[in-house]
Amino acid sequence: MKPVIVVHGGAGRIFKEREEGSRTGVVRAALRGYGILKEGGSALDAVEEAVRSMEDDPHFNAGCGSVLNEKGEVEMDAIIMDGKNLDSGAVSAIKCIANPIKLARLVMEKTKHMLLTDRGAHLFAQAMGIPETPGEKLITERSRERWKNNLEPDSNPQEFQKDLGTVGAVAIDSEGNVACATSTGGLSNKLTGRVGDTACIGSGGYADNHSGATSTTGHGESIMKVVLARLILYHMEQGMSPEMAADTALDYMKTRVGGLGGVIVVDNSGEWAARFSTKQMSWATVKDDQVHYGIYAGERHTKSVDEALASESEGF
Ligand SMILES: NC(=O)C[C@H](N)C(=O)O
Repeated sequence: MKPVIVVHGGAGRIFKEREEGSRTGVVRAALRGYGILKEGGSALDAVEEAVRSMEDDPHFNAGCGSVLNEKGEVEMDAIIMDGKNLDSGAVSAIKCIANPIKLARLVMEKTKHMLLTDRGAHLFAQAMGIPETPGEKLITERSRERWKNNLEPDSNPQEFQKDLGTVGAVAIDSEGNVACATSTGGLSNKLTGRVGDTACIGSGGYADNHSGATSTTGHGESIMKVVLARLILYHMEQGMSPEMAADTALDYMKTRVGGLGGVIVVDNSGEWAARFSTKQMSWATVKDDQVHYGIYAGERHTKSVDEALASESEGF
């Protein structure tokens, strides 16, 4: 099986001045994950690495750069899933750690549970020896600014739905195993303790070797209402291509509950899709040593992996 990785850096609105950074960030993440797959590594390791790279990149709403809750704090959700045996691990409302995706993987591998939240997740992180990162270090100037603006009495609540830079990855490895990973700071000015779609299996992501893997982004409450990730795989099980399944499910979410979002999908033969109903979604994929990436509907650039690695080492 030829390995494939697809990543997203969130569906929503990407301001002009942040477009280049978002493109660079998704391409870098896809290259990191693909590097692992090319060496014979697992889909699980590849998606974790790709997501970790975007958690460390302040351009995205995950890890450092996460949006803030009503109290001005970072509270994050993350999920990872192994399509081989349907094992999954997730954390929600977690504070003060740099890479929630790492903790989600530890939940999957070191506990009998699938989702740890808030204080329990924090205690588990301590028990696993994960260093605490002061909350302040995860906050960027931009997320603090936005949080403050949203507190203004005349702020537009619709703004909460925009600029949603959740990150995610799906992959298939040389053995035909699929995996997904998703990580987010959630929605700006959300209530303390709000758990979004990202931490919920079937909503923020799903992976099953029998069909494929998907990771979602967008308005979390809408995604949860339609269980978007599992819905896409259901359509694929009924014979739809990844692209058709993604479009059908996104269309259903829009017409049924008025929610917008984006998804990445890979099926168990390596066919992939990156689709969105928002204005933009940053995405990148690597297959057959070719990198494809874009932000706007219909935008698709292509480079060889060697070319992309060379421009990355020159700082793009
Ligand atoms: N940025 C996002 O995609 C937001 C995420 N789905 C949430 O609602 O938490």
